[in-house]
Amino acid sequence: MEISALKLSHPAKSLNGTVRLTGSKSESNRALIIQALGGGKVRIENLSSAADTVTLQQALRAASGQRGDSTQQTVIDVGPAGTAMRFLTAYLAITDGRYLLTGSDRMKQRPIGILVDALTTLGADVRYAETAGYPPLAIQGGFTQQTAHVRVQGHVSSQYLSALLLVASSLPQGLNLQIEGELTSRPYLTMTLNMLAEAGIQHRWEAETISIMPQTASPCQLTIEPDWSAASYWYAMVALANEANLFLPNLKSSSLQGDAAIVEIMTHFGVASSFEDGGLRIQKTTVHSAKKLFDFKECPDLAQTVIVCAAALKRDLSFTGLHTLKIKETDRIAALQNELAKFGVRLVEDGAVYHLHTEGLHSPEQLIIDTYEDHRMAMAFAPLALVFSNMQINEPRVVEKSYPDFWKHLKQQGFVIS
Ligand SMILES: O=C(O)C1=C[C@@H](OP(=O)(O)O)[C@@H](O)[C@H](O)C1
Ligand SMILES: C=C(OP(=O)(O)O)C(=O)O
Repeated sequence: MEISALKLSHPAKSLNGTVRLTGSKSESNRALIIQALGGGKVRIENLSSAADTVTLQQALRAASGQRGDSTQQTVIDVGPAGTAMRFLTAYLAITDGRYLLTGSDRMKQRPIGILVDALTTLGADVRYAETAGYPPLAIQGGFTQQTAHVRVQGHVSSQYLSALLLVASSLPQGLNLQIEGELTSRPYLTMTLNMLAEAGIQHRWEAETISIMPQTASPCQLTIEPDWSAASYWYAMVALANEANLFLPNLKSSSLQGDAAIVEIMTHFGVASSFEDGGLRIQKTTVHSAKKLFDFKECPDLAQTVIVCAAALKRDLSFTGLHTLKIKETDRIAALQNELAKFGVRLVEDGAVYHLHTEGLHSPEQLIIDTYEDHRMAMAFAPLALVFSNMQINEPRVVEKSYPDFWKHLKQQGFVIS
């Protein structure tokens, strides 16, 4: 039977021990594409158990089973997996075969026109099967490259750029990708380039243009670091617990993941980090911070964690860099506003800045959180069980998208879940 809600509490309000996080979803999904194009030379260590990664792996298998067969259309459904959708669009466009690439109802509302336009400029045959600008896509894979030059807007999603860069070295003329306008989520782009470099694929980045020549991967092993976005929920729990000392194995001080920014951010919420042999220790400390404005342009997936944590700590902070949140798994701004309101907190939009107003913060008799098919809604609100006594999370299985063991790990840390 599907569990449609769970009740959550933490009587002891202290956390102690070790939490083994799964591998980074972002690194894993890049590694899978690099491996698929790497001619058997790329090994992957510590692949994520995230549903989005499993989905991408299965899709790549389905595509390799069909390669070269243009008589049959292979239907690939990525469900809610955004990076899988974007990376596969570019991958299938260069892979012989006929494909219909589709996803969840929400995926059909997440824009992809910027990527499709760029691929079309290169010469690819990618068409909209339903609505212009959105999945599903009908892809006739394999094409004669028309040009190596594309201009791509950077402010909507960095995933379009990563998708193109991941396939660039397999294009007969390579790729000169000119980024137009502001670039959002920059660390994800540098993660792509760094992982390509680990596989021996070189690039040049001059002014606004990134160039990758045709080249093949070198034999390599890509070792996936644990997921820093997943770690962020443990930081929030440490901030909200009465006492906390947790060890997160295998996280490193120098990470490819921009969400390692949680280390600095959480110093302002009373969480101290120390890198030890074999991992990261996080501990509760006292807060001394006058910082009032936090920017999430480079780490949008941390926004929900930090905003919910700030709300519970009654901190009237302001936030910028949230412009991409409306086109992710759900409209995350609206979802946050609705759920924060259930305990009296308002998140108010003021142009590009959002202000948290906590003067109405109260402990409701029962706090029932809706999750909007968004894993990060469930995981960002779960730490509130350390603060509110009667809490319920609806549709808890959403966490599987990036962190399938989330609820199991919470139980191991003394949360009572029924
Ligand atoms: O490339 C990636 O792995 C990701 C990039 C980010 O998206 P945007 O570039 O759309 O902000 C991030 O929010 C997403 O969870 C993963
Ligand atoms: C936005 C996210 O994922 P995606 O875009 O890959 O669906 C996320 O994991 O928060």
